[in-house]
Amino acid sequence: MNNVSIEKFIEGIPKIELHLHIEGTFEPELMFKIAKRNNKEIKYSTVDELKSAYSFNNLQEFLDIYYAGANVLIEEQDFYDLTWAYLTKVHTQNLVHTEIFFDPQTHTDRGISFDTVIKGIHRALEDGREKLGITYKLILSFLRHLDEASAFETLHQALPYKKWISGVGLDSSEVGNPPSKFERVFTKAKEEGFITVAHAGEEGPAEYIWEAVNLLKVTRIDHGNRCLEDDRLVKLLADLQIPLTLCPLSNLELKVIDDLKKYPLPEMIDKGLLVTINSDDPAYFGGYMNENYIGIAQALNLSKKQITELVKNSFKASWLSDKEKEKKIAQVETYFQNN
Ligand SMILES: Nc1ncnc2[nH]cnc12
Ligand SMILES: [Zn+2]
Repeated sequence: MNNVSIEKFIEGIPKIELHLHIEGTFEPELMFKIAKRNNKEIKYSTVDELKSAYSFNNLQEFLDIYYAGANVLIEEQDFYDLTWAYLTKVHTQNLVHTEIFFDPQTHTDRGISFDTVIKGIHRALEDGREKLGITYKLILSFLRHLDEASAFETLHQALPYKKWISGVGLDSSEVGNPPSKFERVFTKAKEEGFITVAHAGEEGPAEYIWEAVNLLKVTRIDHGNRCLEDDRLVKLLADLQIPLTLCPLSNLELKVIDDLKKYPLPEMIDKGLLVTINSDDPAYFGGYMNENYIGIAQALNLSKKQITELVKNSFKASWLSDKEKEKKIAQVETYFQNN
């Protein structure tokens, strides 16, 4: 008892993920398999060649490859297989709940129907809940490099599936596409009963985080790293306990930070921010949840107690009911006591 390594401790603790793009879980092996059955070309001839292209200097370089990869997804079964592969993978990492993004416009812009996309993803999520015991929430994320009209059209396409979708988000190329561009869409989404989140302060300025909070009325900020440049903003986020869904390996791979050892997690915790650890696009950034926790724990020499607090933060920041949160947090606490 109490002598397992930090790595084993992380592997065993029941975890939850709050920032995950399902298209970002597309592993090269599955990509080749689906491309073949759909007669779609991939620019690279082998899995290794494709993997060697995964070297990014910024968010846009990654997004170009990420959207190209998603091009081979055509049939409902493709979206099912993509989602099921993610769920079976994270099941081996003791993930018990996940709140995932999907980017409908990445597919509808290529002529794939909204129905095809959501039906495949939803069926796999339901199977994951029944067969693997992983509960979930689904978040429709608007692509911010596209215009407001496209986002409104997507929101309308989503309305018949309202019971399957808990919230809306905002992702893609951040700089030059501020949250204010989507204020009216988010207002309408809230009226329709969706919870709101937004990527902000990953590459974009602290001002975008202010806009996400004040105009989009978000309940969480995805990334949010650049809040640290604005003391007043940090105070607001801490006072309101608006969670940040941090993604350490993503930040490293996209050069948001240059070294995990310099990850500002201790400063964020000191300032009272509700921070959580997530994987973002694990197939592209070298790791799922365990690898993100282990990476940050090793770099910052985190204790089991600190890891436990981070996991508890994720439960607090989730959209589970208060009762479910309490139950899960108690399980995490028991795990900590026993390990
Ligand atoms: N890290 C990220 N930032 C913005 N948009 C994304 N889409 C997928 N991953 C993303
Ligand atoms: Zn993201």
